[in-house]
Amino acid sequence: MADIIIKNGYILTMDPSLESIKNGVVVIEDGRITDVCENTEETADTVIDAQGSVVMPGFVNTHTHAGMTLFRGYADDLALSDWLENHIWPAEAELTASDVYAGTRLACLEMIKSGTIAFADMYFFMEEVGKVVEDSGLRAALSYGMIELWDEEKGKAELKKGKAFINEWDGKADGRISAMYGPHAPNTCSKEFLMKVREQATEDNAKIHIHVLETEAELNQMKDQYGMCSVNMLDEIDFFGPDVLAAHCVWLSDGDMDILRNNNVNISHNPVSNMKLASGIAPVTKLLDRGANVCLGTDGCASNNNLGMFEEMKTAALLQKVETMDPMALPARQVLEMATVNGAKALDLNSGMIRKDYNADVIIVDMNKAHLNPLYDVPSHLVYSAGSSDVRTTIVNGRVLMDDYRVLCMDEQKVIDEGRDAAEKLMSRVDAKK
Ligand SMILES: C[C@H]1O[C@@H](n2cnc3c(N)ncnc32)[C@H](O)[C@@H]1O
Ligand SMILES: [Zn+2]
Repeated sequence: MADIIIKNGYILTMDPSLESIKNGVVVIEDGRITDVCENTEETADTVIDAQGSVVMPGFVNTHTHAGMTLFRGYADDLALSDWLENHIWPAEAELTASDVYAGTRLACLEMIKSGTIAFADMYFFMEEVGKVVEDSGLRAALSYGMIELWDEEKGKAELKKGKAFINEWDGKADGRISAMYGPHAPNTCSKEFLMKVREQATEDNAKIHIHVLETEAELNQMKDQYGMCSVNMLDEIDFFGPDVLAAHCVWLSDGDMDILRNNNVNISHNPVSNMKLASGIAPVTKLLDRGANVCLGTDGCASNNNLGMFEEMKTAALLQKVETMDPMALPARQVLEMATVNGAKALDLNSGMIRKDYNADVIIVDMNKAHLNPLYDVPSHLVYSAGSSDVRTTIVNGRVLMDDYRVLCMDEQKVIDEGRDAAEKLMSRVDAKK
């Protein structure tokens, strides 16, 4: 007997070798998808009726700072350097472990409710993030954000912390958690430090998560400092590889794009954050045309201001169209791939498709809504019409985290209350320092 059978749904497989099924069945056993078909004789402990709904792989959010939910709407409408240096960093200086715990719980609740099954996080107090991920049931690739600021001693301490976190957390929660190195960015970490991180990551067989060429200011700073841009500098020190997840990548030249593609770097596109901070427009269609693996991320809640992947998909599609002045640029199907298949590839997950032997990381999207009718084309609706609150069920590793809008893996109201309380106390400490 199987664990879960989802029946009567429109199965959007995202699997190039298996077309969508209009009225199909997904069978789940031991955390894996064991069958995707039109009909089954199989029985299960749990049978989910997905009538009027789309059954699809859950989203992979490839760039977050989950704990920053506590800064949602805190310092809006500012340029990145002012925002980060004068508002966010001073506030983050007051963060405690329990703040990050509360903020990350709020983030995980929001992600479960909006259909995200895995996220790549870079932040502080990562042990707390690990605990939250372990309990929540989500998957995550976690990294301690190392900010060296050209201070050799600080660099040593940061690398030690990054390594200690990886040693303790990589592979935890039945393999739902992986741990990465998280050097913050080439304009906050020295070349020497980044070389050390690269060496250490190779030795430890750990991946690397980093911000790259997010702003024009970074590009100019790098040119002044090294006579070349971040991508060229990182390439010169052999930093790149398929184990690198580079967030933003806005200010790329054609040559930079070739370097990223040739090194199989995973690129996390964060259009909402890039628009809100007026960082610029990443050359996504050019990267995809080259065959680069481009996935999607929301960035933190202080620059978005939510973790919803539906909104991120729509924004990505619209932004490329207006950037290229081509309405055919980044069509719905391709942006869905970025949010599922490509994200899973970036984090090395056996997820991102509804396919036999893949992880049972499945969401069910309710299409019986005014704003989703009539329905001609499912990918179109998912990208251009649907929203976070249309997700009714979220399953990760075969565990139902949300069942028909009811969150089962945490006490929703308690998580909201504790997040709000933590933010309130944190902000009174921040104000007291002013
Ligand atoms: C891990 C560190 O990254 C910071 N952080 C959050 N958002 C961004 C962004 N868009 N660009 C650069 N750094 C960012 C966090 O505020 C934290 O200090
Ligand atoms: Zn970021």
